[in-house]
Amino acid sequence: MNKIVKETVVVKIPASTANLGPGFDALGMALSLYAWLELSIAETTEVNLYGDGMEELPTDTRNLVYKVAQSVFQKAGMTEQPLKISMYSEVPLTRGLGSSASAIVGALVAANEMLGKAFSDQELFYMATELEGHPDNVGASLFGGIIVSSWDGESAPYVKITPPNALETCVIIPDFQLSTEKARHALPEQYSKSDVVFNIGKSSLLVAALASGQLQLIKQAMQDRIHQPYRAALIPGMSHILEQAVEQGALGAALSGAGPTLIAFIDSHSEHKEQLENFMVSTMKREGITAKTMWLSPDHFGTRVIFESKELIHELPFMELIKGDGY
Ligand SMILES: Nc1ncnc2c1ncn2[C@@H]1O[C@H](COP(=O)(O)OP(=O)(O)O)[C@@H](O)[C@H]1O
Ligand SMILES: N[C@@H](CCOP(=O)(O)O)C(=O)O
Repeated sequence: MNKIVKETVVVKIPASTANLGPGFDALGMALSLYAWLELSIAETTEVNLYGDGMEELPTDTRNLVYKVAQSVFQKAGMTEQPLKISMYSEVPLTRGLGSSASAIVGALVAANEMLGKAFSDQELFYMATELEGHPDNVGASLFGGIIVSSWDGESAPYVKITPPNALETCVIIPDFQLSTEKARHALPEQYSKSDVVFNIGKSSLLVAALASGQLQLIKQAMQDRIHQPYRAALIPGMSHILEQAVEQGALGAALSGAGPTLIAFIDSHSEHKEQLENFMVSTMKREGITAKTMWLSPDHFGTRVIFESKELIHELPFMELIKGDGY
């Protein structure tokens, strides 16, 4: 019989970039940008959200975190539990950096921790994939590193690749939202054999290049004909950035998830970092798009439980706690 064994849990969840160009719905990498979620059993439900844009999300039982946490309790054979939810997120909403995956994975891990780990990581990954509809972002946020996975509607086997040490990324985040749902509607129902063969080759080569640390292969491997060409019309400047990024010092570049964020991979020792960043910013600016850049590294750890005990957590208010050193 499952029961609550921890009344308060805090988890730290990384953002993610999906697809990495050709690996549509199959590849994802966790990034050093985070959300923190505190989940507690309460008398009545209360949702407190902090961070840019978080005020647009519901603060009642319609909240995604609340719904996902309840789905874990329900699967464990329990009734609905009133919850206090506090979440601070650095992950920009609806920009292609996996904010929905971070909310889903955070809620699953925290609720499962409250139940004394009633479900295995593989089961959580399966539940997360079903909720998100594809395994790429949720796999990366849950496990960290680069996750290669395949979802056939029934199971989601995966392999974790440790990102090469020298891999660093520059993301450019446009000042407008593009929902994953809208960007998926831009895709055709059918593809030509040559485009499918092209993507199988590129995606396989990219996985092999990343697994073996052959960064010089990325520029040939990070190309796509399945989703990026159809989504480019939704993101001014995207085609130019993807075409020219290697000339400007990148190892390769891609649309991050469903966009509108673009991500360039670069060797962390490269002398061209400033040149690459300036190129991305000026391209967007020329298109009349305000955007901000961030330098991010791969996150290796995935979602972590950072506090488990009620005694510890109540020594500090939530915001102070997550801003403390080392969290
Ligand atoms: N912390 C959160 N709490 C509740 N819902 C969230 C949270 N983060 C994201 N979401 C939901 O996910 C949506 C964004 O998902 P999506 O369109 O897939 O973009 P993204 O690339 O950011 O994942 C938001 O509009 C919101 O409904
Ligand atoms: N494979 C998905 C990834 C969506 O990622 P997100 O970060 O934009 O939610 C897709 O390309 O649709």
